[in-house]
Amino acid sequence: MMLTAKNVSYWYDTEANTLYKDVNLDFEAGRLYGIIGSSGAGKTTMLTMLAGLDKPRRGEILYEGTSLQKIGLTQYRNRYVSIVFQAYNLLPYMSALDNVLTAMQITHSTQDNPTEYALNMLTKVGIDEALARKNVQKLSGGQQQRIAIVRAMCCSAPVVVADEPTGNLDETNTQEIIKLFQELAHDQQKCVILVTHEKEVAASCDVQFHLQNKTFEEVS
Ligand SMILES: Nc1ncnc2c1ncn2[C@@H]1O[C@H](COP(=O)(O)OP(=O)(O)OP(=O)(O)O)[C@@H](O)[C@H]1O
Repeated sequence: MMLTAKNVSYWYDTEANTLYKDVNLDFEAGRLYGIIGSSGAGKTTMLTMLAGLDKPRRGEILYEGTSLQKIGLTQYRNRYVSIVFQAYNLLPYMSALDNVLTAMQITHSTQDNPTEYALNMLTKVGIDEALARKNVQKLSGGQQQRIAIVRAMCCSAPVVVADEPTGNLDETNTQEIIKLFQELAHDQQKCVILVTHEKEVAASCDVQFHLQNKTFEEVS
């Protein structure tokens, strides 16, 4: 198993307000997972723990059988996980292209022609070369979101987590992004985990975990 939540419990302020208790979830490589459930249930919180940005109050997250605590959260984030979060986004003052190239460099991408590859991936999500060379702060929220997804895709990290990745997107771009996430999971054999409100996105995942009444249930 690539990623496992083992007996995970989490609360923010006091244990009396526990979001969930003793949660067990398994995530394999090569599959696309959707976490769904009502607003405030704790979906983003679970994703945060799977991304190594926070740790469970009780229990642990394991990457290929080793706890993230043992790997080191920073080490785990740098080596094994790509994060697409709205509040954890692009490097400002850089172009879209440089954002993608920097991520490829950091993760030791082995692409022969990184610029061509990055531009090609950006074009797939509607960011042409002229846009790709602009400072990202001059682009719209939806454009930035698509660039963040491409950046995660161009990295060599085996785990990709994304929080509401299609939140800012119109129908056409949503379809395109779903296709790219499916390619990432099925062709590149990554373990891709999304939190989504959108039924269409959830339905495109291989596995859906529904967070309801403080428990995660697999729906098929
Ligand atoms: N830093 C924090 N401190 C205290 N409480 C928090 C904090 N972050 C989130 N919460 C609370 O924890 C609960 C779960 O939040 P979380 O963001 O994980 O839910 P969610 O299911 O992702 O919701 P949404 O779909 O609305 O994004 C919410 O009630 C939220 O108000």
